[in-house]
Amino acid sequence: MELYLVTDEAACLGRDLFWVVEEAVKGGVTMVQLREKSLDTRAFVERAKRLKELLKPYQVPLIINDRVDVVLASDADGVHIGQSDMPYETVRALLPPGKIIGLSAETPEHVVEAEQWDLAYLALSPLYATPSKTDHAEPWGLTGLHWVRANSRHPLVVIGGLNQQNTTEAIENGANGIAVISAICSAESPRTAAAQLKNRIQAGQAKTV
Ligand SMILES: Cc1ncc(COP(=O)(O)OP(=O)(O)O)c(N)n1
Ligand SMILES: Cc1nc(C(=O)O)sc1CCOP(=O)(O)O
Ligand SMILES: [Mg+2]
Repeated sequence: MELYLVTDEAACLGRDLFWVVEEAVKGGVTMVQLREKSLDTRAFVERAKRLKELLKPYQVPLIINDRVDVVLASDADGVHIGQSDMPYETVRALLPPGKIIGLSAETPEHVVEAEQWDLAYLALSPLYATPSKTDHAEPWGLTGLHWVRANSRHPLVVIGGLNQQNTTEAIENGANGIAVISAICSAESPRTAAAQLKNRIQAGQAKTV
């Protein structure tokens, strides 16, 4: 989840979502989340199955936002849950072995609670304010990121307002990866944008060792 693409068809500037995802993967995206907030269940499952097939040759995992049933129906690699979604224990009990779970943390209490769980990553929700999610929590900012880094054993993903200008600082300050919608979906070239973000992640990693 070093460079994590979260999909949003509305952010793709009228371009085909599957084209955007494949271009982004060719540019270096390492994880993809299918996030559908208004699609009906049948269409959601069809989209998930098609994305899973698309991503298979690239060996890029597919994560489904919110919906464990869609994970099961599409054989996706895992689910992302937030603080209003199905609770962690229920999700873990429903998923077969090998499926992964990512969780959003909006507060220090969420970070501490998550220490007992088996997570692929913990997402700081959000790092910065963003118009891409209108109901997001209070941003963590870099001070919050420092606190989470010191208090969590999980790989950390930051989401919300990440772009070419602030990716390196996020990695330097303790993030293991970044998750984005607009920086890739709304870029003129999703492939180039992904490659540039990857370079900025690597620049941040080089400064932390
Ligand atoms: C990687 C990642 N981080 C955070 C979120 C937000 O999850 P949630 O708070 O459940 O909000 P919705 O995305 O469901 O609106 C995410 N999806 N992915
Ligand atoms: C899907 C999502 N979750 C968030 C959270 O705070 O949990 S912010 C967000 C949208 C991120 O979009 P962009 O990269 O365009 O800022
Ligand atoms: Mg959710």
